[in-house]
Amino acid sequence: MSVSSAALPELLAYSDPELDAQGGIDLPGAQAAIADFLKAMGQDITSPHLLETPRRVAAAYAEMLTPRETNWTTFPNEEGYAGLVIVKDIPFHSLCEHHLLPFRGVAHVGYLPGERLFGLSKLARGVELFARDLQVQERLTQQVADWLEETLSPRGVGIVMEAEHMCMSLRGVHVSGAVTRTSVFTGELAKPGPLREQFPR
Ligand SMILES: Nc1nc2c(ncn2[C@@H]2O[C@H](COP(=O)(O)OP(=O)(O)OP(=O)(O)O)[C@@H](O)[C@H]2O)c(=O)[nH]1
Ligand SMILES: [Zn+2]
Repeated sequence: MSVSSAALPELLAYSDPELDAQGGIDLPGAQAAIADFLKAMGQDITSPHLLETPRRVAAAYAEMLTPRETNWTTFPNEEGYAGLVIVKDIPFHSLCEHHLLPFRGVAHVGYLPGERLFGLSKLARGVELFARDLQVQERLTQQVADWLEETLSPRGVGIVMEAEHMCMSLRGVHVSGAVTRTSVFTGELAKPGPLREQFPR
């Protein structure tokens, strides 16, 4: 049984126009569901301390699951730069699809340009684009690689992601600090060689 909406704080007063503009997320529904969830966890949702919590949690998850609008500008590679472009240590966080707990770490995103270049910030934005979803690290890594391939048609792509999963450290097996590394290398980076050495190992 869902909590009556009369018991919930007025949602619209807190709504974020950016989030409202994108479809797919039912914020009032999420808010009611979080209230139900807290109740099912034995929490007193009428306590003044928890009154705003369903609204905050719904908004927090909506934010974490909504990619930011981005203009994916590319530039012609006028000088014919043929070396590796790599942005290392891009911090990212995502949500594990099994437990809805965060995993966070760094991504190293590189490519061997063909005819087009990305502004460097777009490599970090590309990681964020796919990280704002319910994920497993393997799929996230592959999606970033596929996106770079499809957008730039480069000579090769290298994505390395290293992250700690809260579902492994805060619960379950309870191992803190274990780092999961995933990597995808394509094209001229598919075979080990000096260029691959530039990616953290
Ligand atoms: N391959 C992969 N597994 C993940 C990722 N994030 C979480 N997992 C794992 O997903 C698995 C879910 O396993 P289940 O056995 O169904 O769930 P569980 O009983 O909660 O598992 P435990 O964590 O071992 O307690 C766990 O082994 C998690 O460590 C990820 O990004 N990639
Ligand atoms: Zn998990």
